[in-house]
Amino acid sequence: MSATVIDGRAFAAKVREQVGEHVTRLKEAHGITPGLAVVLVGEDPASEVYVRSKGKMTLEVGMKSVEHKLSAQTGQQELLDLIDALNNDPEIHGILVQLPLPDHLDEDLVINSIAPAKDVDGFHVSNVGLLGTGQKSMVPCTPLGCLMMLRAHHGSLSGMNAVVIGRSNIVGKPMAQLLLGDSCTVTIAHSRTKDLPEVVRRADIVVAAVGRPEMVPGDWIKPGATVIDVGINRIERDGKKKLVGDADYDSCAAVAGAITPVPGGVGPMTIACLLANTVTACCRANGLEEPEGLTA
Ligand SMILES: Nc1nc2c(c(=O)[nH]1)N[C@@H](CN(C=O)c1ccc(C(=O)N[C@@H](CCC(=O)O)C(=O)O)cc1)CN2
Ligand SMILES: [Mg+2]
Repeated sequence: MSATVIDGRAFAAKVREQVGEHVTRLKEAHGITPGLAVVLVGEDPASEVYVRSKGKMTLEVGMKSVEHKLSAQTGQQELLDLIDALNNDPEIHGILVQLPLPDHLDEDLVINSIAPAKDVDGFHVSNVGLLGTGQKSMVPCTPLGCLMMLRAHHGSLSGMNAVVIGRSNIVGKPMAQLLLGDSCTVTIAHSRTKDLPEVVRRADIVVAAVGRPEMVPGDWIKPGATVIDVGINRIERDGKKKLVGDADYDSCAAVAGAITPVPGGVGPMTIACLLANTVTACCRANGLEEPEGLTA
């Protein structure tokens, strides 16, 4: 038996289409164009690709896109001043600071200076607290994308055993909160977890988000389980550059019931959910009904 491959590219295209329809309604019925500002500090090549892609897709769904590219030497106060200006710009409904930031900048301080209502990454402590207490919040894009794919594949997740491998603020912790919100029994595993293979073998849902290439082998996977692979690792094999996930794809796909590939799984959903969050933020800011199916 081999696993159903969950096609993140196709799924993300559908989400973007829904976002586009909602943007058209906002423009035609209310004369409002949602606006997203993306801030990039420095010249990290992967970040440059992601930011370009975000800008292009923002325009494709009919929203306003603003890009601020700052030099790697940008000072803390200059960045905070820019965020303050964006916080006060009525045409901007979503603000995203691309991570990672250069080492001399305080990531927490920067993120927490974004107005929570415009924090389309869902990283501000207010949004983290709201999500943790089951209240309406902005939800981090990658975990939101994973949740959407899991709901679409399984319908209800209620009562399922979910193991999230990785405890980052961006993926692991919010992913665990979302799965708990959908009534899963959730375990967060990490580098100090004892007997990780046994813990993972109990899972109906495995979310691998550790950032270690192919660290989850197929013999850790319960037959029929769903594997959501959040890893994006650039490796070199047989002299060729390759992108691989945190799960060993071939051995996991041979055992799992469903699996997301890398590339083409979780990654594309991250940007689709960013666009969805921007529309949601715009609707909330204007006291309008939120798009259905695009939030947690
Ligand atoms: N402020 C943020 N910074 C970062 C986030 C984030 O959500 N907010 N996430 C990642 C980077 N990221 C978006 O910013 C992102 C990563 C990967 C993809 C994607 O589509 N990946 C493709 C492969 C693309 C490639 O070849 O690199 C895939 O998996 O198919 C989109 C967005 C860190 N920073
Ligand atoms: Mg830093």
